[in-house]
Amino acid sequence: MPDTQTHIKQRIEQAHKRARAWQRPVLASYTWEIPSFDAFHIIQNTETSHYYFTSADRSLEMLGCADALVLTASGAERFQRLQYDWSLHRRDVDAILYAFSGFSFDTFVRPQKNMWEAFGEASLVVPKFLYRRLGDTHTLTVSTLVSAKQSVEQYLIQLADQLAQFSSLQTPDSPSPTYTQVKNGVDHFKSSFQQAKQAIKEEKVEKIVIAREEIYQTSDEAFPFAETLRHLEAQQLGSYIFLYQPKREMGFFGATPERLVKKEGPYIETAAIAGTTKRPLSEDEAEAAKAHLLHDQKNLEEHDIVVKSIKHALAPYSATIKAPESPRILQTRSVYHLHTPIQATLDTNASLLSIIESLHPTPALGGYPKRTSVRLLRDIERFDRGWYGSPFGWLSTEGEGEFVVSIRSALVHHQFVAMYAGCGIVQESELESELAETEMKLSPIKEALGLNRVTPGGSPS
Ligand SMILES: C=C(O[C@@H]1C=C(C(=O)O)C=C[C@H]1O)C(=O)O
Repeated sequence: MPDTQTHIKQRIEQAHKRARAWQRPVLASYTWEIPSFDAFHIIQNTETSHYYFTSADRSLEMLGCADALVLTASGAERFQRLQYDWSLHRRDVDAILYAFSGFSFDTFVRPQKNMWEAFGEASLVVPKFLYRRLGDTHTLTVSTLVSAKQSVEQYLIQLADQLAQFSSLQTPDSPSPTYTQVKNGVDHFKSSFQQAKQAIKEEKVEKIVIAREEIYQTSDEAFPFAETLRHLEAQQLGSYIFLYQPKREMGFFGATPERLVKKEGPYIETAAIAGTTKRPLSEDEAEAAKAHLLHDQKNLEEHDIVVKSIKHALAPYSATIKAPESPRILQTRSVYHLHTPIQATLDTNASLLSIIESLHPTPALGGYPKRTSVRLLRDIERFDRGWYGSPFGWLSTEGEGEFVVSIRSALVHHQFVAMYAGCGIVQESELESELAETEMKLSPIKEALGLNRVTPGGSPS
């Protein structure tokens, strides 16, 4: 690929000149079209960091390998800090660049060490190698942070070596660990439920979303990320599949149906997804289950709080906000949710990250009112949510991007896998049905790990 090499060289030379003049490292990047490509094959066969995102309709797929640039931030201003640092770097390149980005649910630091330590509170990564498929167009972007300390030739040799490795991958057997449960989280959940109900009774909050953490120990240090994601992608149609794996032995992944926000120019698409019922095994019972959910007062109340709160959060930025009067059904493989798609047109040049800051956490994951419920959760929950229930997605140097709410997800930390599920509690909530709901919500991940193969059939439409 002589042309590609020449282009990469030119970009690095240009960045090198800028790095000397500006006295700081400068990003260089080049994108070209490539043939179709199996992202999971790369995840399985490379030892680098991996970042993965595919849209719910599978029209967009992105895989990042290795890090060209990692920006992190913490504290209450984390969204703005990240936005500021990203806006400095995005001036480096004349082409469009894409980054993966994720956040912790809260910035509250628990005193005890925990499995989420390596993830931080806000992170944005420009991968060294980005495979991107949009419709039928497949591209590879190579990016590197160029400093004046190293020569152009050194950068070229490093990139060429790494690119060569991708084309000569061996396929080792995928690990197939067995899993032993070390925590089911049920007692904690029950106690959270009682405290949540008490807080509602005392009128501190109208709704609060409590979560359950279930942990397994694996028999094998090497977790089968690729195989698990391949399973989720095939089985969880209609859900976004994501992975943030900064190290071989650590990764956060999931299959979420919930979009937090998509931004294209001034157009914003978000959604309220709250209110859940089990998807019946037989299609005959499906219509009755959907009709019941669409008219169930408890679920409608839970849902309505989310719709109102999202509209309220978007109002300061928006010229128009559109949403249907009543919710529809969103179906996943195991559950039905109440779903209200919400569209807005921005009348300011607010960044995607500032919109995310205003939305997160919606009462689908936090509660209402937002601040009180997040504060209450710090006392109620005795584990760290880490990145569960948080914004995860991609963004471009042009300010576009799409973030999901990272539910139906699990954290791999060495030989442990922690999985998470939560449900919205309102005045009428009952313990047994909420606990059963957490089971339904854990089932996609458990199924992907081979922990319980039996879930309702059929594919979502
Ligand atoms: C909190 C979760 O799901 C959220 C809570 C829902 C509910 O309470 O009905 C439904 C969808 C999600 O917004 C989860 O899956 O962990």
